[in-house]
Amino acid sequence: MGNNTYDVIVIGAGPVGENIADRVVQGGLSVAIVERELVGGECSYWACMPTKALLRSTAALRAARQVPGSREAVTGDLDVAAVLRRRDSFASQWNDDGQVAWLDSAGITLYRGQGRISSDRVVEVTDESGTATSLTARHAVVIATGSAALLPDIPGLREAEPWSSREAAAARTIPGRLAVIGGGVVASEMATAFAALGSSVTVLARDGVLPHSEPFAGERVTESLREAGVSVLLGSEAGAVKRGSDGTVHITLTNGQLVEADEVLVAIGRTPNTQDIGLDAVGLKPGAWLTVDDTLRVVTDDGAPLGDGWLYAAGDVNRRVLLTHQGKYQARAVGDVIVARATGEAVDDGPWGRHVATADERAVPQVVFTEPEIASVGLTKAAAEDAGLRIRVVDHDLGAVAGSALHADDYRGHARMVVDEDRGVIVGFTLVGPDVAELLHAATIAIVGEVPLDRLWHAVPAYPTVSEVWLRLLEAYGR
Ligand SMILES: Cc1cc2nc3c(=O)[nH]c(=O)nc-3n(C[C@H](O)[C@H](O)[C@H](O)COP(=O)(O)OP(=O)(O)OC[C@H]3O[C@@H](n4cnc5c(N)ncnc54)[C@H](O)[C@@H]3O)c2cc1C
Ligand SMILES: NC(=O)c1ccc[n+]([C@@H]2O[C@H](COP(=O)([O-])OP(=O)(O)OC[C@H]3O[C@@H](n4cnc5c(N)ncnc54)[C@H](O)[C@@H]3O)[C@@H](O)[C@H]2O)c1
Repeated sequence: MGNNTYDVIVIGAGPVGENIADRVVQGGLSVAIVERELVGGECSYWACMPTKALLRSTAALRAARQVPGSREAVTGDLDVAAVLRRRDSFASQWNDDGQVAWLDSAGITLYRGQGRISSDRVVEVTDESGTATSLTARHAVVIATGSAALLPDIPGLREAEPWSSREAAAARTIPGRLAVIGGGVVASEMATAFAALGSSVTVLARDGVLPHSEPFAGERVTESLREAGVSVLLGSEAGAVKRGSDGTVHITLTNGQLVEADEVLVAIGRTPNTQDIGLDAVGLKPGAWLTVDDTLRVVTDDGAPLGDGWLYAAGDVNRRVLLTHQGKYQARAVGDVIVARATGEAVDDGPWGRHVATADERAVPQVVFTEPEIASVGLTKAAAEDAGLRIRVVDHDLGAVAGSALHADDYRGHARMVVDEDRGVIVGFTLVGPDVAELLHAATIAIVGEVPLDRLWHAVPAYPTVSEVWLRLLEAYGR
């Protein structure tokens, strides 16, 4: 047992678990990390990286075609095989040697296998051969087991062997016809990618396209998907699914309409990887999302930390924000607070303190890599109203900025800033348009920094860049 005792044990070596472990080592403590599949997690092999690699070639081709001169130089179409090869390389050929070497170099001990909590501070790891190893934590155990695709209870769906985001991200061939159940981020991005790669795509968007974004974002993406030949069925819901003997998937919608496809992708959200991690051994509910306090300690139903506060949860599994960058931000906070508590250092847990993830509630940036891209941070108009803020919304046509016109012919886009009138600061910002992703961080800084609008007038955007939209929004707001 002696050799298997560490200051901290992290279950799950996705982007979040890896960053927690790194932070703990940098704070001078020892750490073991447990991984049952590939070190690097969902993001590296089946989510962020491969999907963005699938989308990037299309975006580059579109960009070239939008500018005379380069347009004429484009003489062919997408080389699908080359796109898939590049995707494979961004997924490291589904081999984690590189990440394992990094763990080694960072001084993090890896245990391969399924991790299960067996009692306070004790984790059993069962490897592929069934051999169990018991690990004990002196200070803390962190659950960073992530999430998996949620499958709805639609008759016949499971038997039809649908794709989840995993099969879409790692697809080896492009189906002739692809049906997508869902209208959220995964559905929008994968419909964009597969339509460009040659599939005939139908999207069943029961609740609309990107329903949690500003309405103009979903409208623009719907329009652009339709322009790309995608059939977007707003308000449609799959009622029953059946895969025929020839492989065709027949989907009967609740309104009686029939949709046929070669593959069906389910993208309706996520479920936490907490089913088989031993939560019952410590009085928690298996299969449930974990609830955490501001310093990311797991709390029980009464809101108090479990036991003496030895158990933490970060990343997708605590459901605060299901995004890699935000999970890694939580990882830095949780790694540092564990070290602080272990070494008797003061815990800095006030808003924006070092040991809390305040931005999870105030300033979450996200880019949806559709055509056009959607880049947003903070609150939408609707969310700000729901929060009871006295707001003013300022809109501007992104295509009317000199930098946009120069960037691409027929540049179409939109920008919105949501201002908290009582504080004179921006609380939300959304950009829709080609290549807006890299513009987002300025808005994140303005929101996190709570930069007063009258000071923002002194942040002068360079001419002629798309960022000049900042000036136009301020002019529209007035001073
Ligand atoms: C298709 C798709 C595209 C996405 N694109 C983006 C994007 O562009 N940008 C972005 O910010 N986010 C994106 N996301 C979200 C992002 O993938 C997640 O937020 C991120 O992976 C969460 O990291 P995590 O470490 O919490 O969990 P995960 O990445 O899920 O990692 C958890 C790890 O824990 C392991 N594990 C689970 N249970 C156990 C156990 N009991 N024992 C041992 N190991 C265990 C798993 O094998 C896994 O390796 C995307 C998601 C999807 C589905
Ligand atoms: N670029 C990115 O940042 C990126 C890309 C992909 C995924 N992600 C993350 O991964 C997570 C999962 O993405 P997702 O698209 O699966 O979830 P999501 O929550 O973004 O969208 C799911 C959609 O499915 C709809 N829905 C729910 N139940 C349904 C049902 N039974 N039938 C039909 N529709 C139903 C919802 O209304 C919602 O619009 C997201 O939280 C997202 O943040 C991020």
